[in-house]
Formats: sequence, structure tokens, C-alpha cells
Amino acid sequence: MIESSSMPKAVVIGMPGAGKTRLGRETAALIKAPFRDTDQCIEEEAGRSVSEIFDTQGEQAFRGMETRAVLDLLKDFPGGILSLGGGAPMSTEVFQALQDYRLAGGAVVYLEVDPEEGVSRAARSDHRPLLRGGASERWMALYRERRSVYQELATITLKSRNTTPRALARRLADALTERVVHVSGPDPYDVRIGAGVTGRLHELLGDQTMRVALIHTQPVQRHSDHARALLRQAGYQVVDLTIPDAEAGKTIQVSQGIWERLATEGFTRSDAVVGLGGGAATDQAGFIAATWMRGIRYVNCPTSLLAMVDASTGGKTGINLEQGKNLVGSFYTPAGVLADLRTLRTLPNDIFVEGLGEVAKSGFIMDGGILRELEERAESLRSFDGQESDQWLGTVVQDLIERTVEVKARHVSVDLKESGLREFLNYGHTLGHAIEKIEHFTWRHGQAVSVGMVFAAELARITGHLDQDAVDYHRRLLSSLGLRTWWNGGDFDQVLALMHRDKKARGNKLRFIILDGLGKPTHLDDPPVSALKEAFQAIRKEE
Ligand SMILES: NC(=O)c1ccc[n+]([C@@H]2O[C@H](COP(=O)([O-])OP(=O)(O)OC[C@H]3O[C@@H](n4cnc5c(N)ncnc54)[C@H](O)[C@@H]3O)[C@@H](O)[C@H]2O)c1
Ligand SMILES: O=C(O)C(=O)C[C@@H](O)[C@H](O)[C@H](O)COP(=O)(O)O
Repeated sequence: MIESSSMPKAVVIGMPGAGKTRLGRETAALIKAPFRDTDQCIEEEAGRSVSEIFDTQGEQAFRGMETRAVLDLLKDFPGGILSLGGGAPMSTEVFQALQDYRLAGGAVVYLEVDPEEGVSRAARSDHRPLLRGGASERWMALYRERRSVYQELATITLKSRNTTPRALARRLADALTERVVHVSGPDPYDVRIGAGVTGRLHELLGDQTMRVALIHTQPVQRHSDHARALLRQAGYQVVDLTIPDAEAGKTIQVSQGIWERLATEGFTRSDAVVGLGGGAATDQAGFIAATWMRGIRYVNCPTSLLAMVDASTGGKTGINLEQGKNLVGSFYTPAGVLADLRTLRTLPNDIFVEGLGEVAKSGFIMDGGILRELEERAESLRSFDGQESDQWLGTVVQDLIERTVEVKARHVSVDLKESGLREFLNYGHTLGHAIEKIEHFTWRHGQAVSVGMVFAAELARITGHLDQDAVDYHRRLLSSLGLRTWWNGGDFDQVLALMHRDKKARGNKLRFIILDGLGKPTHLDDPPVSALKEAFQAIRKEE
């Protein structure tokens, strides 16, 4: 029985001379994990080389030592990268142990080398006992025997052709640090969070797709260029569509322009949309996918923190009207979400910080662990600089994204069309959307939601659901992250009118999401106007 907490992070298998040891060592250095190579472990323990063991004790004795070493390390090498001798997986015991390891969530990495390259490396090596006396022929014979076993065991296959060992290690490090959140429901899909995950576009778009509309904004041009290159390499015809930035991209005029372009380009039902950028771009891209020929495949590639943690997942797609936010749209799920952490390197600090508003929201409604993490890391997070921030902060951010997406997934998996539970994700949004509108979208969404959450907390206090400490905690945490907690714009009547356009309202009755305690969201239906007015006054600041 293999315990996942004590097993290695990855086991590298493959033919002699494939470069397993180098790949393992370099990957381990990149992800700061320990590295072991079973041949080296055996040599250290026996006090002699593998060749000497073969010469003095024979192959069978060596295989016994190898099997013991592999079985021990599979059970007890927490988080490490382990490279195996080429013949190890051929033993029944090791094969079975590797199967168990896979089942426990382990990564078996098959490093595949071209036979020509493998044979030429084998011919140069003089320390491999199994290749003695005709290295090339022996290598080919072993390759024919072992290849299908490697393939059967592999969870990740890396081909060494046309690439450098360093680039291979980078790819493996990326794959090993990737996190996946599954969203279930009528059309299930995965949210992948990791460096370089844009490389998985082809997996999600599939071979039936011929044309891809790549919808993005100008500030993320560098990332859309990368995605376009990957899509073209994979054989798709790419129609590049740069839309106006931020909320200016969420209009019916922009949708109309895209629909007309798709018609001109001959987009059919088997073609697809990729939305790349902040939440505004992914909202518009999803809306296009939902409406073109009544619905085609789409993949979201969020590049802002807010889009990664919230907008790209859950299938709320849509555009704004002059009269209010997100008033037109549909629930339409993506085929997958690829949150490529490398894109955060170009994200300006203020846009990163607003994204923390939705992260905090998920903490307030469900996950106290998120709140603790935000409290502890507030100072580093609020000064996040994609270019400069170190690997440590990168891991913190990846954890926060994963946890926040998990909160989102829990809600949308059971209530895609927002008939109850999903409404909790709207914490802070009833006032937040009104602020955005009144401020003509000069306020960022996450900042407006932050004030909206303080308003909701005040409303909960006034109506007897929360105590003053919890309200103070909202203000303290949000401001420590660089988020706004007060707003002096608009007037109450204007705000009230806009709140009546909120999608949670029914008839003339308003509905708010408030907390009964941290992590305990509830509905507040039709509160008295006096309570709303008092909460509104509480978010004003004397100037
Ligand atoms: N559909 C949903 O469930 C959902 C959830 C939350 C928010 N939203 C919507 O998302 C929008 C807010 O998203 P947002 O905060 O990402 O704002 P945004 O889309 O306006 O993006 C903010 C700015 O950052 C730029 N940008 C994004 N990624 C970048 C990068 N890596 N490098 C440099 N610049 C980058 C954008 O081009 C834009 O200028 C709102 O319209 C909101 O209503 C939707
Ligand atoms: O996914 C949801 O559901 C949400 O409410 C998430 C919100 O953070 C998001 O801003 C959403 O776009 C708001 O939707 P709306 O229905 O209030 O327009």
C-alpha cells in the first residue's frame, strides 16, 4: 500500500541512454525537490558499481537489489523525483508497484528517445553491462521488449527529439506543478492552473475543429501571440480578434462585429472560440460561443487574477447594457479553462490587487483557509509584481487560485443556472455592480465588490446576522490587501434603482447575500429601505 503523502512526486522511466538521470535531476532542481536515481542508490549501498555487481554477483542479484530499492523509495521518498534503471519496470513486482503508485496519484514519466539517438548513445557508452558485445543490436532488442511496458505505465510521455534537456526539464516541472480543479454538472470540464498550460489548447479543441476565433484585448497581445502560434502549429486556421479593452469590450456592438466576422470567415458549428484575457474578454468570448449558431465549443484562457479565480469558470457569459451590468447573456460552459500562470508576469499590480477582492469573497462565503492565507500574506500580495515576485509568492498565488476555483466549482457544479446556492457567489455584487455603473467603469470590478462586501456586512449587522467584530474584520482584511472599503459616489436613490436591476431581484423585491457568520452565507430578502439606507451611510467616509 502506497501512502500518497510519503511517495515521490514523479518516477522517470525509459531506455538506457534516454537521459532519465539528467531529466530527473534538473526537474528536481527547478521545483526544489530531492532527487534519487535507483542505480546510484544501489551503488552507494553495495559499495561498488552496477557493472561490478553484474560481474561478481550476476544480473539476478542486481535485479533483486533494484526491486527492493524501487519498492522502498516508492513508499518513502516524499515529494521527490526518482529515476529508475531502464530494466526496472520489467520486473513483475516493480510493474505492479508502479501501477499502485499511479493509482495513488503518482506521475510516471516515460522519457522517450528516438531509436536512432538511443542506439548512437548506447554505442558511445561503455559502462552498461546489458549493452556489452554489440551495443546497438542489444539496445534495439531491449527497446522492442520494453517499449510497450513503458507506454502502458506512463502518465506523462516526454519526447527528447528536437529539444534540449533543459527545456524538457522545464516542461516536466510545469506538468508536475500544474493543479486541476474539476467542475461537474451537465457538461463537466477541468480548470488547469499552472505555468505553460496554454500548451494544452489542442487537447481541448480536438481534431474536429478547423477554425478558431481567438478573442483577446490589446494589453495581452504578447500572450495571444503565443496562443496563436500554438494554435497554428497544431494546424488550426486562426482568426485573430482584438476587442476593445475591459468593459468597453462587453457591448452588443462588439458582439455584432465579431458575429459578422465569423460569418465572413465561414465559421461552422464544428469551429471554436478561445477567449484570452481578463474577465471582460472571457465574458464576451463565452457570449459569442454561446450565441454563434446557437452554441459552439469554447475554451477560456484567463490572464488576470480575477479571470483565473472567477470569471473564466462557471459559464456565466454576457455583456453590459447602458442600463446596467451583465444584463444580457447566458449560462454556457466552456470545454475547459487554462489558467497559465506565466501570463501573470505582465499583469499590472492594481489589476492583480482587484482580483484579490473575489478571492476574499470566496473566503468569506466558504473557505476560512483562504482568509487565513490572505491575512498572513497580505503585505506580499498587495505589492505583487509579476516580473519581480519570486517563486515563493508564485506558489502562494497558485494555491489561492486553486482554492478559490474550488469554491466556485462547488457552487456551479450543483447549481449552474443560479437557482439558489450559486447566488452566494454574488456576495458583495449587488452594490458592487451599481458602483461600477455609477462610476462609468472607472472603478475595477474587484474594488467595487470589495466595497459591496463591506456594505453587505453592515446590512447583516443591522439586520441582526453579524456582530461588529465581523464587520470590522471585513474592513481590516480588505484594506490590508489594498482594496477599497468605502465609497462616496452616487446617492442612495440612484443606487437603490440600480440594485433593482440586480439578477437576484424578483419583481419589486430585492435579494441580498449576507453572512450569518464567516463561511455561512444566507439570503436576505426584501430588507427594509431604512436598513439599506443605514448600511449605505456606513460605507460613506467623511472627507
Ligand atoms: N462570468 C463570471 O462569472 C464573472 C466573474 C467575475 C467577474 N466577471 C467579469 O469580469 C470582468 C472583470 O475582469 P478583470 O478584473 O479581469 O478585468 P478586465 O477584463 O477589464 O481586465 C483588466 C485589465 O487587465 C488587462 N489584462 C488582463 N490580463 C493581463 C495580463 N496578464 N497582463 C497585462 N494586462 C492584462 C486587461 O486587458 C484589462 O486592461 C468584469 O466585467 C466582471 O463583470 C465575470
Ligand atoms: O459566478 C457567479 O455566479 C457569480 O456571481 C460570480 C461573480 O463574482 C461575477 O462577478 C458574476 O459575473 C456576477 O454575475 P451577475 O449575475 O451578478 O451579473
